[in-house]
Amino acid sequence: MERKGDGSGLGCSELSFGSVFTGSSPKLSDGTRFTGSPSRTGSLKDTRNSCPRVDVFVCTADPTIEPPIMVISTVLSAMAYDYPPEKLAIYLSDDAGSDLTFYALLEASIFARQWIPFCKKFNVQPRSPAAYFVSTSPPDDGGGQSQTRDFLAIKKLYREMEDRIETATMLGRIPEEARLKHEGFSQWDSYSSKRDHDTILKILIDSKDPCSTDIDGSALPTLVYLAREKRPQHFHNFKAGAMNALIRVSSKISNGANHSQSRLFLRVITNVEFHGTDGCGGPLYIGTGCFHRRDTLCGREFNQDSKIDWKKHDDHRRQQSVHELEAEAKTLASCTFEQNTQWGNEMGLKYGCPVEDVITGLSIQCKGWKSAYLNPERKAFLGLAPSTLPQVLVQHKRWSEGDFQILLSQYSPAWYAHGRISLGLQLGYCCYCLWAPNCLATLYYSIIPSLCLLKGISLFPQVSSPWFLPFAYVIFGKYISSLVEFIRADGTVLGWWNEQRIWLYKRTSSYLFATTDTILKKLGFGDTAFAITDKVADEDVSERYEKEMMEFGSASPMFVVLSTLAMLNLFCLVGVVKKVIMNESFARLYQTMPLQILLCGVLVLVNFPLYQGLLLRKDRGRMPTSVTLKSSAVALLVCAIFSFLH
Ligand SMILES: O=c1ccn([C@@H]2O[C@H](COP(=O)(O)OP(=O)(O)O[C@H]3O[C@H](CO)[C@@H](O)[C@H](O)[C@H]3O)[C@@H](O)[C@H]2O)c(=O)[nH]1
Repeated sequence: MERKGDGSGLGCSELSFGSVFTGSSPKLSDGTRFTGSPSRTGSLKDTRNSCPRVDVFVCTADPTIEPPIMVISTVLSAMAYDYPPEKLAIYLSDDAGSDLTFYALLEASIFARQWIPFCKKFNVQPRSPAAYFVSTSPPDDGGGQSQTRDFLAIKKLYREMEDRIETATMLGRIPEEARLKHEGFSQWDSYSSKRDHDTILKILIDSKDPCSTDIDGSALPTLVYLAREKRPQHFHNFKAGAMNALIRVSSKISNGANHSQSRLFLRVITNVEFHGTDGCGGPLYIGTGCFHRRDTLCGREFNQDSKIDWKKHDDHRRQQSVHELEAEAKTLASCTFEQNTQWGNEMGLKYGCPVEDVITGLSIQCKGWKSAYLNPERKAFLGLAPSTLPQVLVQHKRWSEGDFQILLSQYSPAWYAHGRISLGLQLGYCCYCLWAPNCLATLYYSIIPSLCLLKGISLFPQVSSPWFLPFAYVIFGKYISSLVEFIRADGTVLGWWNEQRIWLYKRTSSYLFATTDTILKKLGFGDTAFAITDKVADEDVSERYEKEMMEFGSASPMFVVLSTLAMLNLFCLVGVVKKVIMNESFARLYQTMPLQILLCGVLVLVNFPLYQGLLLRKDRGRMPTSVTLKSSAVALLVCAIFSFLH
């Protein structure tokens, strides 16, 4: 006989889901105030004079998980922008201070002399050589013999460069010949470790130098390597610290009005949610794929005089030699430079938050600046998204933890931003900031209804009750609208279904750990950390990725939580099926607990790859046996305790 359950947990969960849903309402607004793109506003050649200077920042912090060859492909793609080279400067910040990355950048500065004219001549897409040579085969005769010849020649050059860099990376040592040839390597003479070294700075290409030209004699963009000073006694503030050093150093060298950073692509967030927030004052700054005016990052308030006449501001003359300039710029990246200054607080990217980008963007918008969303057909930025489940979960833990910290910080979108930005944008920020605590509602829905189903306790209204309708409406409405959003963002139904899986996994593991860590930090336990997203995968991991197999492989605590939830739902479903077979009529069960049956069934379906990993797979990507044992034992225990208590 079924019993009525206590609705307070359900009510809190609904409230929590409702608050996130309300927060996501800005996406319904029809944004896109800014539709212009270089291709629509005429050729860049015509508008050359009015183009602002642009400084592009590329960050790296570990040559093992961000391999130098990958880093320089990003650099080369930015160098090959269809943009006046004398107005473009590319900066590579290397927080590992690795001579291997420097060596790769040196190689890139030489390869760029051939790559940039090749890109311009044949309008190459994409302009990252690594991506281009993987996705493009030699042009057929339609391109003409010269194109085929040039393609094969540049590909050969690229492969040779790739070989040299990969060999050096594998050996962990720079070829002696290269070391002797370039004075830049002498800066590593005093290097002790990645956490203890002087500032290393080298202008590898100076666009003002008439000798810095490509093979066609055209100017090349400026290219700079920077490893800011690191000392064990000075906290380095992760990416925010690196970015602030770059902002200061670049202001000395090229003083580009705008900055951008490369990487990353998030389908629904960028295509749907940012499109919506654009109508409420502009999308969030998510650290990548954005351009900024330099003064917005330097803490300036917006006022009527903030409008820039780009032509006037373009005049960046320089008296010093490159060596003098390097020496002067080095002091700006020293550990002590920021002492007793507003850097990291009122100036530059903010410190102390694992999502330095979002908190900085919020404070910029609170100072009256607006951002604009531009999503041209030809993507301005393409990046690398994590390809394995552990990478996704670690990345989302950092993001959701950082966003939750912002909610509780002095810059909270809930109170600090009130009156400073539009209500729609405030809600938009809150939606992301509530990701982490929302795990509690998701956990409730993943555990309690299934356990109650096992015990015959009805939580939701019966099919015959008029209250059934709002629940059914919300559930179906939510899923249909998310499917439509996904398809609108060029996704597929299968992609959407996989997204639902990842949605559940993130919420029940990353967000749970993020919530716990945030609360512990608030209570004074633990420090802020920045777990860098791994950008490489072993060969067999990549093979499984190609076969669309989910990667587990490690006994991480997040996997224990996910597996326990999956096993618990499986046990509950098996228990119900057993009950139906033994004595109950399915029709009666369905009449009284349809939503619980549906929920438990869907959870089991969603968790299918987990059951495969826990029970069926034999490859190295399977779940470790210890996780299978732990999760099954805990799930059984919870079912037993619940049955005993009720
Ligand atoms: O001490 C550090 C730590 C990280 N980084 C660099 O920061 C970048 C972003 O780190 P990553 O681990 O790749 O983070 P993602 O989650 O992939 O990046 C997104 O989320 C971050 C905020 O969490 C933003 O800073 C990024 O711009 C945005 O792309 C990488 O290039 C790192 O090399 C540093 O330069 N120094």
